[in-house]
Amino acid sequence: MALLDTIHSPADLKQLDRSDLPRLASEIRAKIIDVTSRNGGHLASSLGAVELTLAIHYVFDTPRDRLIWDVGHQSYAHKLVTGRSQAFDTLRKPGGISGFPRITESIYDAFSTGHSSTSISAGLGMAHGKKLSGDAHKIVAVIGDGSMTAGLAYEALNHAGDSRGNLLVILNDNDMSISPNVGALSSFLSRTFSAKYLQDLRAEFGRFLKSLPKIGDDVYQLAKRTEESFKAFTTPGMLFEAFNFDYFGPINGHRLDHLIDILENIKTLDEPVLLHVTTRKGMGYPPAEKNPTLFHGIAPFDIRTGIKHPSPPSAPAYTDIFGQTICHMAEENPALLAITAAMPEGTGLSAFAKQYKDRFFDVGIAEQHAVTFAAGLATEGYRPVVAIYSTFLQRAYDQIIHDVCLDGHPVLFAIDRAGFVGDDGPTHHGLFDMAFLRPIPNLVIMAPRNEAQLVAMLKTGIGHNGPCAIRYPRGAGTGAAVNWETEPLKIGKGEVLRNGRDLTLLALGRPVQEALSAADILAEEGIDAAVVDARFLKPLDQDLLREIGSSQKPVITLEEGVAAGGFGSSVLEFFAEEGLICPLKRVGIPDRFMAHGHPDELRKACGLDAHSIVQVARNLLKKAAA
Ligand SMILES: Cc1ncc(C[n+]2csc(CCOP(=O)(O)OP(=O)(O)O)c2C)c(N)n1
Ligand SMILES: CC(=O)[C@@H](O)[C@H](O)COP(=O)(O)O
Ligand SMILES: [Mg+2]
Repeated sequence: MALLDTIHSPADLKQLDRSDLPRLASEIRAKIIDVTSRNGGHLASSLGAVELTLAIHYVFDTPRDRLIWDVGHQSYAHKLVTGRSQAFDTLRKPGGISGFPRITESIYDAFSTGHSSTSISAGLGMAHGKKLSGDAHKIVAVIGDGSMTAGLAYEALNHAGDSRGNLLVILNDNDMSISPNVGALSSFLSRTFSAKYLQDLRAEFGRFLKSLPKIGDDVYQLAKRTEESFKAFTTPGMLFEAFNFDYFGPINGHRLDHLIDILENIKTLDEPVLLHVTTRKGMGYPPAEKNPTLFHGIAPFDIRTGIKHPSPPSAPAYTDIFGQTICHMAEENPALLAITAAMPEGTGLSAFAKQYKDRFFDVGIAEQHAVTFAAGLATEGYRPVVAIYSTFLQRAYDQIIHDVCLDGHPVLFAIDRAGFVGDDGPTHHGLFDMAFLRPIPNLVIMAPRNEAQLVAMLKTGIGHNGPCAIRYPRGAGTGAAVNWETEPLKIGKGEVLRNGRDLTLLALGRPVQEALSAADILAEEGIDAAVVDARFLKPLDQDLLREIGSSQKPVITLEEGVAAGGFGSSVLEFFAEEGLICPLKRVGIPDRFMAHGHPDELRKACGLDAHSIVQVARNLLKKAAA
């Protein structure tokens, strides 16, 4: 019988002899590889954290001791040993278990995650909460080296060191973010513990002390006795000790016996402790070890070869068209720069990074900094393009308002993954950007209906002397022919794609395609629907809206974003202010968080597919006629 089948909770894990744990670790790896090969998922990070997971659950009293996984994409082993091994086959499947820790999924998921660098803040909050209620249980926050590049992590360290929270932070250092980790911290972490020069330096220093006449040997002995402080001075401990943390490590995060020993030793320390653990991303599956970036978040693949299953032929992704377009534009415009917050591949900037090394900036997981950094570049006459997923841009709201838009700096926000993203679920769907960007003065906001229009919008954005945002979805475009010579759009002008006497489907971005299909279906029923591509969320095409509103025909607005405060709301506001009265129905995302699932299914659930739109149209017409 497989050992994993006997583990229904960490209590079962604790029954095992330590010598059985490596076998359990390899069974867990096999299970993770098997399921992600079928369902897709965050494989490399989860494989790297298997021993760490077992050691933590072996030593600590979870769920009374709280365990928080930063980002949470490495939590698959944790799910397997906390009662979810039967359900694990449903990982990221509609209705199945989430790819991230969810408080609602298990009592062992102490905090829901998905966005990075929240674990120390949340852990410190729990530590203080427990202290206030006289509960001596421990808080363990596991955070990766990539996630340690975000300012939020340091705000929490700063507070923890000062307020002496009873918190153990485990730094899971694999020298990788999704791509190789960047920044001074990353080189500091890897340089200090691996460099031979430090050892040489110490030996040389020892020889120097010994050579001092008379006192040398004594001083050398003293220096040896204070080896620990010497180490602390020359290892990453220096950084964390400055934050008032007790620092231990670095230790090999795949050596279960060492991990368990050290966790046993430090678990009783009633103060902020940082344990530095080094691991290998993709550990135990050679293709993932070799290419951890590819296997960070992977689509279904063949386990034997490690090659992704061929996906059905499709049009190029919006992301690819974005990447190619800014390379084209950069040729002609030396002021164009590109910025990513730790997602060069995901945002399609890899080619730009290679071609324009000096004009490309990966700032690490630091969305707030990315935006203000762009504002700084813009003041020097540059045209920064900040490519950030919709969901992660939420982090940088104040920077967009205060640092970019207030003074109208010409920063172009390329907002990828706008709309449903699918399997990552509610932490990652990009559904809020329209509602949160729309109230910001000076900002032009566009959404293309296809990839050809994305090119035109990028040209429009770069040509505009002010801040601009373009939101576009995850995945394949429509196959529309892309023309690099296309002209920029006239700002604030929509486009009538189809005239119709009975009602107007007024859409923005991807839903325009569904509106066109819906109009075809309605035409078969003798209903003549106009289809209008608004193109701009801001400024709205007021002339066109006046025309639509004064016709008094029913209007259906369509957007892949929250309905509250989004595109449809902006049309309603305009009609109300102009005194235009017509039956209007907004179709967008309702006022609840949307689970993970296939984007087409999620769209259907929100009424954003052609057939649902047809139904809304029929109802609206019926109501208008009554
Ligand atoms: C705020 C935010 N920005 C970007 C991401 C995308 N992202 C997810 S995991 C990851 C890399 C994290 O690296 P690390 O913490 O070192 O974990 P590892 O994958 O190496 O285990 C990134 C950039 C995110 N989840 N949250
Ligand atoms: C965990 C995380 O935040 C990223 O790995 C994210 O899942 C990437 O999403 P894409 O697959 O859309 O690039
Ligand atoms: Mg890492």
